[in-house]
Amino acid sequence: MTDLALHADSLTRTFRVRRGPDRTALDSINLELATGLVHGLLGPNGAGKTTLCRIASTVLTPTSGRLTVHGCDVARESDQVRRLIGIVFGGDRGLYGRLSARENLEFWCAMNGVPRRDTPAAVEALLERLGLANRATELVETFSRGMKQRLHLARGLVADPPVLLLDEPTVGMDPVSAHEFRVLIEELRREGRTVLLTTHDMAEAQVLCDTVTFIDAGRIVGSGTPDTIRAIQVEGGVRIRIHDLSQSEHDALTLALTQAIPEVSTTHDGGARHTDLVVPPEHVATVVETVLRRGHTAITTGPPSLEDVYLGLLGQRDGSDRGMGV
Ligand SMILES: Nc1ncnc2c1ncn2[C@@H]1O[C@H](COP(=O)(O)OP(=O)(O)OP(=O)(O)O)[C@@H](O)[C@H]1O
Repeated sequence: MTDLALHADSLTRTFRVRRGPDRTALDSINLELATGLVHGLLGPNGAGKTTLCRIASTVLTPTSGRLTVHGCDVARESDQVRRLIGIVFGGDRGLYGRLSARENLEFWCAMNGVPRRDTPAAVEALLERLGLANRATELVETFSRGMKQRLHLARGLVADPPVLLLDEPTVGMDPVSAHEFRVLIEELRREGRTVLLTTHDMAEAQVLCDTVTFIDAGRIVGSGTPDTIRAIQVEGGVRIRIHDLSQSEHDALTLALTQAIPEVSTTHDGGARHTDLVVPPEHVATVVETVLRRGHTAITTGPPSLEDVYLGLLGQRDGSDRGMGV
């Protein structure tokens, strides 16, 4: 096995559309995901995240380029790839609602070639691990969303794969269930597994992911650790937020600041009544002094959140079919 859990090389996938030109879901993607880490794949609706997961799980083939999982080519060595990968989708997809949790797991053990004599112990261990042991005999259709997600994860772990693909695993969960699920993901990392997680939840990506990759319209628009990505944005200037500012106060402050330092950019959020400044580092002291002198004392500063970065990278673009989902 190579050090790279996933390696995409000029990976492209287009779809035939009945009327109109082909649709490019992935456009010459290059991606290297190291083994044993949690990788986040972030992007708006239609960015290409699910297409990438589907190719990695051998459900779809690339139109051109390559994707390998631990060195095995998804198109030419799909059997090996399937043994290396567990897939965890969100929602009801792939669960049998009229069967119990235990029966679902027994079925997936059979599908994954787990020997019959090993199945009872394997199923009990998964039910225990995912906190479903006391609900094992209940029909899955009666489960809450959080319980269904845990069962999905159990399914993904049946074959004990080194790589797990998690497509929006915590979507729609209440905060406690989502937190418990994140603890499970951290456990998977501690076991040395590689996790590729698609999410719209920036806070989740920030706390959970070792690396994040932003994808938009089938292209990668940024990648790195959450901290390096946030630092790239800081290079453009230090962010300072001034709270409780009306539009007219904002206008007056903007005038005063930009007359003195033309490089300062200012944006006002009328609803939240705050102004965001992006200030070249060498001018921070002067700007803060000016702001305070004008009587605005509620100031915060710090590195941008991943959400700021996401919006900075993707939010400005026009995209009428795009639900930003953040
Ligand atoms: N089977 C298909 N036929 C035609 N177009 C498709 C097909 N599957 C995906 N697409 C298109 O490919 C693009 C990428 O879709 P994909 O589902 O990978 O996006 P996504 O990032 O997972 O979005 P979401 O966050 O909404 O799940 C979209 O424009 C989508 O309409």
